[in-house]
Amino acid sequence: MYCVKKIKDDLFWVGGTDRRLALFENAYPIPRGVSYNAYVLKDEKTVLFDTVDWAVSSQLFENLEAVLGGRALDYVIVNHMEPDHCATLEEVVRRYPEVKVVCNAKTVDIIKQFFDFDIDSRAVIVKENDTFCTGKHTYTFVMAPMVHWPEVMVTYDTTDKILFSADAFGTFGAMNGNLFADEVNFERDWLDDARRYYTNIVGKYGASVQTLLKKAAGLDIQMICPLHGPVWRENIGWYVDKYLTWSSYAPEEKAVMIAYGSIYGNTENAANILACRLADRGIRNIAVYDVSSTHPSVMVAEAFRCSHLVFASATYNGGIFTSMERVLSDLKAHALQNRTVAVIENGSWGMVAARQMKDMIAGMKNMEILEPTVSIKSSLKAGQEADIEALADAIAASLAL
Ligand SMILES: Cc1cc2nc3c(=O)[nH]c(=O)nc-3n(C[C@H](O)[C@H](O)[C@H](O)COP(=O)(O)O)c2cc1C
Repeated sequence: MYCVKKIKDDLFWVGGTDRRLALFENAYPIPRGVSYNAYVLKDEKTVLFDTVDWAVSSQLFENLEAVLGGRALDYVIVNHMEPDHCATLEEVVRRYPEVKVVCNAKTVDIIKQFFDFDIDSRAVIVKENDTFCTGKHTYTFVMAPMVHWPEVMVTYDTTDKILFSADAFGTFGAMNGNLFADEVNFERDWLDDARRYYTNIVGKYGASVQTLLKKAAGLDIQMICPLHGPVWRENIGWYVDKYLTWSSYAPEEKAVMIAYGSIYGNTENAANILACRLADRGIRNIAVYDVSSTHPSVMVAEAFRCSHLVFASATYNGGIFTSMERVLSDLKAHALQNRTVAVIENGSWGMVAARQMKDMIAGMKNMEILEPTVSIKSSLKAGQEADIEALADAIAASLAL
C-alpha cells in the first residue's frame, strides 16, 4: 500500500523509512532508523526528485504509481548519485522508459559507473544557474561539490521557493508520520542525530558546505526538502545557523567533553573526579564518555558540539588505548579544529599516552593544549588531587574567557 505525504497541491513526499538497518553506510548506528526522501512534482510535466535506497524501493514504486495516478513520469532529477538515493534509478528507467534524467555531467559519469542502462540518450545535462521549466514551476540548479560527493547539486524551485537540498540539512532518524520539522520537537528529539549525521557524513567538507551556504543565502528559501529527515518550512534560519556553526568548526556550546579509555578503571576514576571538580567550579555543561562503550560517531558529534575536550587514556602496548586512538584519528579525519584540549595519561611501566595523544592533536588545526597534563602511575594516589584541581582550574579559566 502506498504511503505518501502531501507537501503542496502539486508536490508529494514519496520516500520510505527503514527501521531495520543497523549501520548506515555500514558504519554508523541508527537506532532511530533513517528516512530516504524522494519527492514528486505534478506540473504540466511530472518530476521525481531523486530516488531511494534499495531497502525501501518497493515503497517508492507504490508511492510513485499512486501519486502519478496513471500519468507518465517525464523527468527524474538526480541531485546526488550516492546509492542510498539512487540505487533504484535503473529500476525507475525500466518502469518509466520515457523518463529523462536531469543531472550534471559529473553525475552522468557516476551513473555509468554504477549502472549499465543507456544514460546518454536520456540525460538532460544541467550546469550552475541553468533553468528548467516544467510548466508552472521553473527550477535552477546550484552545484554543491563535496557536500558529500563531487557530483552533488541542489535544485531550487523559483516558483514555490523550495530548495531540494540533497544530503545538506538531512538527519538520521525515521519519520514517525510527521513530515515537517515544525510538527516535531526537533531540538529535543532530532538535533543530536542531525549533528551526528552532519559531522560524520559531511563534517570533513566544511569549506564546501560554507560555499553552498553562501550561494543559498542569495535565494529566498521558504522550504527545504532534504534527502533524509524532516522537511523545513519554519524556523529555517535556526537550522541554517547550526550548519554555519558546524561547517566553520566553531564549537556549538561552551561545554566540556571528557572522553576516557580505561582497562581497569583507574583512568575512568580520574575522569570522574575531574568532572566533579569542574562541576564544583559551577560548570554545568559536562559530558563524560567511555570511548570503549560509545560509538566513535557519537564522539565525533560531541567533539563538534563542545568547546573543551579532555582525552584521558591508559598506555597500551607502547601506544594509546586502542578505542581512544580510534576516536582521535576519527576526529582528525573529520577535520575537527578550533578546540581547547587537555590530556590525562596512565601507565604502569612506561607512559607514552599523553605524548602520543598530543602528537595526534597537533595534527589537527588550531587546537590549544591546556596544561597541566595529568600523569597517573597505575592509580591516583593521595596528593594527586592537586593535579586534578589544577587541571580543573585551567579548564574553568579557559571556559570563562
Ligand atoms: C594489553 C596491555 C598493554 C599495556 N601496555 C602498557 C604500556 O605499554 N605501558 C605502560 O606503562 N602500561 C601498559 N599497560 C598497563 C596499563 O596502561 C596500566 O595498568 C594503567 O594503569 C591502566 O589504567 P586503567 O586502570 O585506567 O585501565 C598495558 C596494559 C594492558 C592490558
